[in-house]
Amino acid sequence: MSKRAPFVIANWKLNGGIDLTCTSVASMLNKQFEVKIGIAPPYVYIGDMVSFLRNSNIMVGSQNVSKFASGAYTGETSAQMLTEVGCQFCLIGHSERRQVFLENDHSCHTKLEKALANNLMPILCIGENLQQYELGLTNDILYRQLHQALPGLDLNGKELCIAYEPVWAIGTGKAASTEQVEAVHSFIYQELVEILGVEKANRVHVLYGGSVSKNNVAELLSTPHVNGVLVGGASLDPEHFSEICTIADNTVR
Ligand SMILES: O=C[C@H](O)COP(=O)(O)O
Repeated sequence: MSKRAPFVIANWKLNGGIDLTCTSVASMLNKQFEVKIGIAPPYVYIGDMVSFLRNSNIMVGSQNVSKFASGAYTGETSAQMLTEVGCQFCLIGHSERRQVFLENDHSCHTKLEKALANNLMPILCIGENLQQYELGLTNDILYRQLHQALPGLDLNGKELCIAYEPVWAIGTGKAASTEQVEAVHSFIYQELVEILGVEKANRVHVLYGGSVSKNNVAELLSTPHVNGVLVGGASLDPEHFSEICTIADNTVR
C-alpha cells in the first residue's frame, strides 16, 4: 500500500476549557499542514472550535456519539446533531468508554452505523488491556472487536478509521514498540481484508494511539500499516501538539 497523508487526531478527553480551545486554535492556525488534523474537545467546546477553525482544514470531532437517533435518552448526543454543529468525525469505543461506561462491541456497531449514516467519519478504537497483553491474547481481543463491530456496515463512499490503542500504553508514557505496532497493525490489516475485502480494507486508515509524543511520532508513522496517530495527553499542550503535527507533516513532504 502506498503511504497516504496521515491523520493526527487529538483527544482531549475530560480536559481543557475555553482557554485551551483558544490557545490550541491559535497555535494550529499559525501553519499550513498537509497531514489531516482533527481535534476532539469535550462536547461543550465543539461549537466554538468549529467556528474558530472555519477557514482552516482542521477537523473538529466528538469523543463519543449516541447509539440512539433521538428520544428520551438523557445526556446523549446524536450523530445528526454532531454533524449539524460541524463535527466531521467521532471516536467510538475508546477503551475508557468500554471500561468506565461499559460500552461493548455491539453498541460500537450501532454507533458506527449512526455515524456513517450521518456523514461523520468514525474512528473505532480497539486494543487489549495489560492482563490480556501479558496472557498473549492481543490478536484474540482485536479479532473479536473487529469482527463484532464491522461486518454489515455500509461503507460505500465513506471514510473509516480504526485506532489501535493498547490500553497499557495509554497515559503511561510507555508507547508500544515499533515492532509490536508493526505486528499488530499488520494483523489488523489482514482482518480488515477478511471482513471488508481488499479494496475497502485499503481505504481504511489505521491509527496508533498510546503515549504518542513528538519523540516517537516520526518512527510510528514510518511503520507499515500505520496511517496516523491518536494523541491524548500531548494534545493538551498546544505547542507539543503543533510539534507533533509538524513532524507528521514532514513525513509526507
Ligand atoms: O485517545 C487517546 C489515547 O487514549 C492516548 O492517550 P495518551 O496519548 O495520553 O496515552
